[in-house]
Amino acid sequence: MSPVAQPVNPTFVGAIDQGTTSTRFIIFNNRGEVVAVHQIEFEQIYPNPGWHEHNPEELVSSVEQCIDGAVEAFEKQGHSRDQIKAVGITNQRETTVVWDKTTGKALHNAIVWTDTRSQDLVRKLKHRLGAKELTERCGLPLSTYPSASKLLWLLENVPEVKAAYDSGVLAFGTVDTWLAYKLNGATAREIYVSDPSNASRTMFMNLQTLDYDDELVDWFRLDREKIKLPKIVRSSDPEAYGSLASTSLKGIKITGCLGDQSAALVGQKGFTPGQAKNTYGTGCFLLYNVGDKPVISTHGLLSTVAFDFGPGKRMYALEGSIAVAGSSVKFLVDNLGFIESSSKLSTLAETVEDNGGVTFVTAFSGLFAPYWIDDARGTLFGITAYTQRGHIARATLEATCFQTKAILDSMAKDSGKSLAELAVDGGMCNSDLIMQTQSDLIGIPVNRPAMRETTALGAAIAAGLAVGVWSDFKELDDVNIDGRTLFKPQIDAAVADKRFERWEKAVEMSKGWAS
Ligand SMILES: Nc1ncnc2c1ncn2[C@@H]1O[C@H](COP(=O)(O)OP(=O)(O)O)[C@@H](O)[C@H]1O
Ligand SMILES: O=P(O)(O)OC[C@H](O)CO
Repeated sequence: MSPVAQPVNPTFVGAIDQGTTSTRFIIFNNRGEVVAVHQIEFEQIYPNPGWHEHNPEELVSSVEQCIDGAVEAFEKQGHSRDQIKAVGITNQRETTVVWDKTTGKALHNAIVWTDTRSQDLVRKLKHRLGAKELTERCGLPLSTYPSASKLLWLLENVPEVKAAYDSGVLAFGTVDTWLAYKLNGATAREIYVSDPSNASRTMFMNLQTLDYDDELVDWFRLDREKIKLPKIVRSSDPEAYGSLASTSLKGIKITGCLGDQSAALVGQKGFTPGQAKNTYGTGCFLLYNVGDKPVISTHGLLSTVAFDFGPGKRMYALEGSIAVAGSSVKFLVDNLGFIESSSKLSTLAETVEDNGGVTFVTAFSGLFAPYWIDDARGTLFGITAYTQRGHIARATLEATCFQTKAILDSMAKDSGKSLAELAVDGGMCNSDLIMQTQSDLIGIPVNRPAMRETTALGAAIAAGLAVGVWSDFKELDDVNIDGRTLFKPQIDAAVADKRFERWEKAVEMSKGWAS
């Protein structure tokens, strides 16, 4: 990338963005501009239908390579690495890693958040006394999505994991915890921490106390004598996350940590109640800042921690989680060979005028919010001899937009308010067609920033706030405001409603396939 004109006396912050399909390291200046970036895709492992794994060591090495690559590009612009004041981590959430704390070695591949192997286990758990009361405490529904059922599956099915648990040496973590542990040198320093936006995705954390809840852990029949959980610390902290033990940034402190969806909210500067963002990455996640107290949804949304930057700066969010978004685009590219790259999806979709009567319920991992249908699977409706690849491409991109509409309807019911505008980011939002379709279906403007690395920016903000690169939210007022694009609705609400009705019918008909 071409060098960015730097502010006077610039300082810089690095952000590790460990997502579901790729890892990035981005160096931002104190105006929140991207100065250097390095990105790597890593292996997606699908051992059985519905299973999805990552190699935990590859996640770490991808981070290390990205740091080195970005620092090299940064120094080529004449900067020096000691101008980088701190590093933040943001990561795919819920994905579960287990390791032996005496060796620092992973005991199994990471089970990715999309993985549905714990479906039978979850069905049984739903019959256990108290199952219905879990959500009020932890904000999440009992499903294959949070980390809890993934950990239970590992304990039931992998003898090495059970043996480590029985002998008290099992460590469990979401990706933030694993990365902080390994990047600090693993057993050499034993940094074993998580922030509330990540810990709130396990089902073990109490939303009110921001600490583990013994009753929740007991309910899952885990013995805390045998498994010590990572300490929950603030999302922005000058000491708790340690420092990089290797790479070209050896010695630089890690001072910020946020789950990727929380980081995107921070990167969009959704600091005040009523602000929302929708991130179209591998999945798609809408977070709505509800203020300093959690709101428990009665319409299929999750309640989660937005960020914890200390007293007065601790916020909760209502979340609408869509399991399949950009991954459906990748599916058309990688599995079906429809197009050569994700960025061409829109071009293919534009070869036809509409979806030609096709609806694609992309329930590859069941349907998440607001439906929570475990036993749905991907289903194409309305195929005829008329159907072209372009129609299926259009139906694919529309699926995420329809689910976003369903989530916004639920959010309006839970919060009593409707959004005036939707801020967006994530890989899929690069497509103008998708963003226009989204605005048409929800009937409000969609606001896309020019700088779309909002997730990494959020991690940089968390890290920078801890070391004084920015002293408060006010100082971020001018960050990431230039060059935004507004997509305004171009169809009648009645037409949008009719399309949505058809989608809801398809959702209804997709139920039960995997039962
Ligand atoms: N122009 C595009 N149109 C549609 N989908 C896209 C486009 N560019 C990227 N994507 C999709 O976005 C996803 C990557 O987005 P990203 O925000 O990097 O995700 P993650 O953080 O989950 O790795 C991929 O699944 C890809 O298919
Ligand atoms: O990889 P993403 O950006 O789709 O995000 C993954 C989420 O954190 C899963 O909850």
